[in-house]
Amino acid sequence: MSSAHSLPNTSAKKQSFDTDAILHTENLSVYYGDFLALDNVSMDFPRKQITALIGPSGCGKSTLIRCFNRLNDLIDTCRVKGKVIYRDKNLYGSKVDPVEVRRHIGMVFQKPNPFPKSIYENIAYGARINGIEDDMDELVERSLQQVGLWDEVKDKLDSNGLSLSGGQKQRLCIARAVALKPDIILMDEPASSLDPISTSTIESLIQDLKENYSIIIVTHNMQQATRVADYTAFFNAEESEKGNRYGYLVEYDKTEVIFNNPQEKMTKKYVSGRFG
Ligand SMILES: Nc1ncnc2c1ncn2[C@@H]1O[C@H](COP(=O)(O)OP(=O)(O)OP(=O)(O)O)[C@@H](O)[C@H]1O
Repeated sequence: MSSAHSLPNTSAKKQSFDTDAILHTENLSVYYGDFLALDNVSMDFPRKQITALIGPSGCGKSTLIRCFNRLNDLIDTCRVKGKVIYRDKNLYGSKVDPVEVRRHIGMVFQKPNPFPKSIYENIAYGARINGIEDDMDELVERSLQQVGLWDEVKDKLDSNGLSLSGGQKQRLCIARAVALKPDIILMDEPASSLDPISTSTIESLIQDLKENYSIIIVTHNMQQATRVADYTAFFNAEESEKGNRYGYLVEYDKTEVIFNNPQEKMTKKYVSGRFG
């Protein structure tokens, strides 16, 4: 199926930032069966920066980040066209091992999903099966330190990860991701199921993690994007002549530009809450 949509403005076209990119997409389109979910996205993600993806429900934000660690492979009907370039390689090239990709590009989901194992094993198990041979006690402590959870759990490392509070579970999942020493951490609405205090803890954690990782975060919360993200990409969904409602990139820039001086009327409407 070909798209009836052409990019509405130059700012949505491929844009390079000063910081060198850790990941970029080239004409990336994603289909579920015949349904075009995301149309022709070309963008760079800067290294060791936080990039937020915002936009109305169904515009393809989750679909896009799931391309970055080949998670869409698990959906039978999903088909990806175009390229996702990481370390000079197309992640959709024929010789690429999706398991290896997920080692370098980790993911944290909306609902915290620790393994039903001890806090210790939540870190150590994933590391072991991914071939990490570090001293496990050290790795567990370091990873939990990185997410600010060590002091809270150091005396109960044998307790089940599922016994933690929602915010602690999410930090445990982030610790599990950082234990694999990824380059990039993808976060799909990581705080949307949490209370305001846990949300604020996760937001400061995301900012701390920027020192070591490149972060791409999907959020519905525009204040959250303004608080944490260096760059923001605004996506919208539009109906094609054939009645296919597909997502596309409208505008991508520094967060302060997207929220204070967007170039596109549509972005302005969305960020000021006058959308639809
Ligand atoms: N597994 C799937 N099979 C078929 N269609 C899907 C699947 N996952 C998503 N879609 C469709 O693809 C489009 C984009 O969905 P996606 O979840 O990526 O959007 P989103 O912007 O992340 O939405 P939300 O903000 O509500 O999470 C939607 O029309 C959705 O119905």
